[in-house]
Order: sequence, then C-alpha cells, then structure tokens
Amino acid sequence: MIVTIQPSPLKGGIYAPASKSSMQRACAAALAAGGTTTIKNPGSSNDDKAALGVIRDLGAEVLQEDGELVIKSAGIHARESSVFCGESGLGIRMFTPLVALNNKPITITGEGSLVTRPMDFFDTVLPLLGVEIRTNAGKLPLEVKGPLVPADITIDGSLSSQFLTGLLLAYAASGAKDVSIHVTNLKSKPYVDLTLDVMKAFGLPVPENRNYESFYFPGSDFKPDPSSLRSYTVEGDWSGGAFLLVAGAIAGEIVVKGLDVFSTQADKAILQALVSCGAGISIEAEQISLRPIPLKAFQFDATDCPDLFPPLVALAAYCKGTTVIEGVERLTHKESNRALTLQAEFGKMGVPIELQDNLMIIRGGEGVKGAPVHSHHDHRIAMACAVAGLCAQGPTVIAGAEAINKSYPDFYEHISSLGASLTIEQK
Ligand SMILES: O=C(O)C1=C[C@@H](OP(=O)(O)O)[C@@H](O)[C@H](O)C1
Ligand SMILES: C=C(OP(=O)(O)O)C(=O)O
Repeated sequence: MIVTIQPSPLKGGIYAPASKSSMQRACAAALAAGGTTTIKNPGSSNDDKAALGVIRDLGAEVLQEDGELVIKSAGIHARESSVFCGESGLGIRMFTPLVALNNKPITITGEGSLVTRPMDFFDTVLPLLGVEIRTNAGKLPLEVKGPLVPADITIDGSLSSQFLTGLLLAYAASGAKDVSIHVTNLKSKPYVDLTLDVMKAFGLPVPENRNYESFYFPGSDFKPDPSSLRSYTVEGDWSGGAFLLVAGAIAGEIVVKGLDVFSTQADKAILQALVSCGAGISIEAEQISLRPIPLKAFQFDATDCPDLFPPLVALAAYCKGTTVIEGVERLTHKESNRALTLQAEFGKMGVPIELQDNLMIIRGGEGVKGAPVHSHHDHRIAMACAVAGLCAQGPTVIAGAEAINKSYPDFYEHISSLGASLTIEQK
C-alpha cells in the first residue's frame, strides 16, 4: 500500500487507539486467571489479533459482544501442537513461558520481522526451569516441552523487558512459592510495571518488586477459578498517541482524548519531550490539547521508552537546533533496525541524523522536504514519516504504508479525520 500525504493543517478532536501492550497482557492474564473476563475497549491491531489466536490455541474461548470481547478460560490447556504469534515481539516473548506450562511438545511460530528477532534468551533460561527447548539458532520456530517449574534464576534484562513479562506471568500462573527472578541491567522498566498492574487487575499473585533487581514470589494458593467474573478496560495507547500529540505540536490545533496521565505506560514520557521543546500543550485529566508554535531542540533519554524514537524524530525535525536522544542501542532489534531506518528515511526528507554510539543527533528546524520514503515494514517508521509529512514542502509518498496495521490500524483514518490530506493506493 502506498499512502501520499500532502502538507495540511490539522484541527479537531480524536481518541487515541487501544494500547496493544495493555490488550495483549489482558489476553494472557485472562487466560491464566481463568473465569469470564469482559474486555472493554479491545484493540484490533494485528498484534492484538495474534494474541487472541494464541489464547484460543491455549484453551480459551473468545466471543465478541457489542464492541466488547468476552474471554472464558479454565486455565492454560493447550488445544493445539503449535501456536502462531504473528509479528508480535511481546506476543512471542510473553506467551512462550505460558505455553511451556503445558507438558506436551508445542511449536511456536511467527512471521515478518519476528523471524529474525533474537529469542536465544529462551535457549539459556528455559532449561533452568525444566523445559526442553529447540530453536533455529536462537530464532523462530521455537519448540518447547514443559512443564515449566519456577525456580530461583538470574536473567539478563538488557535486550528486552518482554522476556521478564512472560516469566512473571508464568511464575504467577503456576503458583510459584518462595522463589525469585533476579534481573541484571533491566531496560524498559515501565513495561514491567504495566505487567504487574495487569496481573493485579486479574487477581494473579503479584511478586514483590525489589528495585527491578529481583521479583520475589512468596507463594500463594492461586488456582485458575473458572467461576470468577471480572472486566478490564484496555488503556488508550501512549505509543500510538505520541504520533497524534506530535502531529498537533507541529501541524494544527487538536485535542487528543483517551490517554490516562496516571498510566504506567513507558511512552507517557512523550509529554516530557513536548514540554522540553516548548510545545503549545495543555494537559488536563480528560484530554491533551496542542497547538503549533515555534519549537526548540531538546535532549531526551529514551532508553526505557524506545518506541518513542520515531515520533521524537518527527518532532525533532521541526525543532530549531540540535536535538540529542539517548538510547540508540535499544533500537537494533525492533521491527526494523530503527536507528538506521530513521536515519535513511528522514535523510530522504532532508533531515540529517547522526548516530554516535548510544546517541541520535538530529538537526532540525531547517525545513522538511516531502519525498518518496519506505516504512521498511515497520509501523512506527510509516507513522513517523506520515507525521513529518504534514508540514513538509511537497508530498510525502510512503511505500509499505500498511505496516501500521501492527499497532494502529486506524492511523490514516484518524489523521485524515483531523484534516490530513492523504490518498491511499492499494498495491
Ligand atoms: O512489553 C511491551 O508491551 C513492549 C516492550 C518494549 O520492548 P522492550 O522491552 O524489548 O524494549 C516495546 O519496545 C514494545 O513495543 C512493547
Ligand atoms: C517493538 C514493538 O513491538 P514488539 O516488540 O511487541 O513487536 C513496537 O510496537 O514498536
């Protein structure tokens, strides 16, 4: 799909999409906790759909009712000998330890960029928990045979927090007693807070968080309760919402609703960057209003919120001076190598980006040129180019624009409803 964005002023109000981080965790927790869960504000991204597929394969029933989802579960009982995680990094890393709670061999697969993302963590860690595992040299497909038995372990948290999210859920679901997961060098910490929040909301045993260095499970008599009833509302998405907020800061007076300023989502930190660059922003409990005013370069550490790099680069392109963003090493293993893909695509739009060790240096405020760009099949690169295109000189033509379906399928519709002039060509 090719999307062409014409420079256009924005105006109006919009609700942020549902968070795939919140939705996928809710699917896993509904499966593990058992009973009947009503999911309100469910997401419909490809990653969300993949999570629903996985929990069906692991024994849950999923029904659609009036815009809500009802998930019924009697605990984790694999129905299939393989599960498919789509392109979701969180999906595969969160569900693999849960899959391994079964005592039969199960193959875990995925597609797109997921087949090249590192999973060798599991080669090292799952055998310590009694799980047999075979991988394709640390990549997909993964073949596991449990059951996983919680034990005291030490893991490396520097590549991704997603592995820890999966282990925390699996330990909780299997009634871990007097054991700890010790973690060194944990990155993306707020995502672990979100995991613990969701576990609590679903009545799963929540470990003691000892300064993000160890997570201690004292023990509980937890068992999935098929008669329990609960409802969970999927949070609005600060990661997708960040693109809307940046769009408002550069291209028009808009109001973004549905973002909880008390959320534990990592990407809520976009607010700090918007304040640092002097954006016209007003933050209220129910809505965030933006208006375009001249912006200045800023400094930001995105180590714990790596998904903010793409919207931050779109913002920095319009900030006068040299913006420095720390945390480049966190970008290598996402849907694309985002340091390189941002550098390549913004370079085409006349925005020079330098990479120096862990720093990204963006020279902005000199004008952005509309140009033919490519998403590299990465949803956040497509959205960053689209937002930057709103105030560029000339049209921005985005190839591989369908990548947005991974997290924010309504993105083009949403910016179009705010006044973005765009055309969509199906190829
Ligand atoms: O847990 C999550 O929902 C996520 C964690 C982050 O990954 P890392 O922990 O690998 O940084 C983030 O980049 C990803 O998009 C979603
Ligand atoms: C990296 C991302 O997701 P995941 O790791 O879950 O595939 C993302 O959404 O930017």
